[in-house]
Parts: sequence; structure tokens; C-alpha cells
Amino acid sequence: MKRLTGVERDAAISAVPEWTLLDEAGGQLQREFVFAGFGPAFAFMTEVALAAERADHHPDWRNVYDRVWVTLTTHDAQGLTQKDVSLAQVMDAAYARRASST
Ligand SMILES: C[C@H](O)[C@H](O)[C@H]1CNC2=NC(N)=NC(=O)C2=N1
Repeated sequence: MKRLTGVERDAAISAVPEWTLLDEAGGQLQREFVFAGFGPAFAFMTEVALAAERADHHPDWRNVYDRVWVTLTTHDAQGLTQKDVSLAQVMDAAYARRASST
């Protein structure tokens, strides 16, 4: 898959305004998610893990209690691809479902 750059990248990430774009490593998306506690945080990670496996595209993430920090980039492309943006959208949707249900 081709690395996103320039206007193509800017257009793609406009779909995930909650995420921060870092230029390191050819482009990374980062976001911090905060939950009501460890259980909801881990439930979120479990749901996303299954989606990541289906997509064969996996996050770099860290969890401490009620927080999950996520970095998305595509190792095979040494940068940001549509796969990262798509996984970010999956995470945003999973988070929105939980945030609305708390
Ligand atoms: C062999 C396997 O398909 C590849 O390693 C996939 C798996 N998941 C992946 N996840 C991410 N974030 N980047 C990749 O390049 C990638 N490649």
C-alpha cells in the first residue's frame, strides 16, 4: 500500500480530526482515549483488537488503567496509509459507542 503524503494525506486525515498527525517515521496518527475505568478501556481494546486482526493492521498502543494511548502507522510503507486512517475511524466509532453509553 502506498504511503500518503501532501494533499492526499491532508485529505485522508480530515476524516479523523480527533487525531494528531506526527511527521516522525513518515507519518503517524496519535490519540489518547479516556474511559470510565479499566474495564471499559480493556473492552475497547478487545473490540478494536478483533477489528485490527480482521484488517491485518495493528495499532501500537499502551494502556494504563482508564487510558489508552494509540499510535498508528504502516510499518510496511514506512509511513501513513489509508489503513491507518481506517483503523482510526474504527477506534473513533468504538469509543463513541462507549462514551455515549457511560
Ligand atoms: C505480515 C503482516 O500481514 C504484516 O506484518 C502486517 C500486519 N499488521 C500491520 N500493522 C501495521 N500497523 N503496519 C503494518 O505494516 C502491518 N503489516
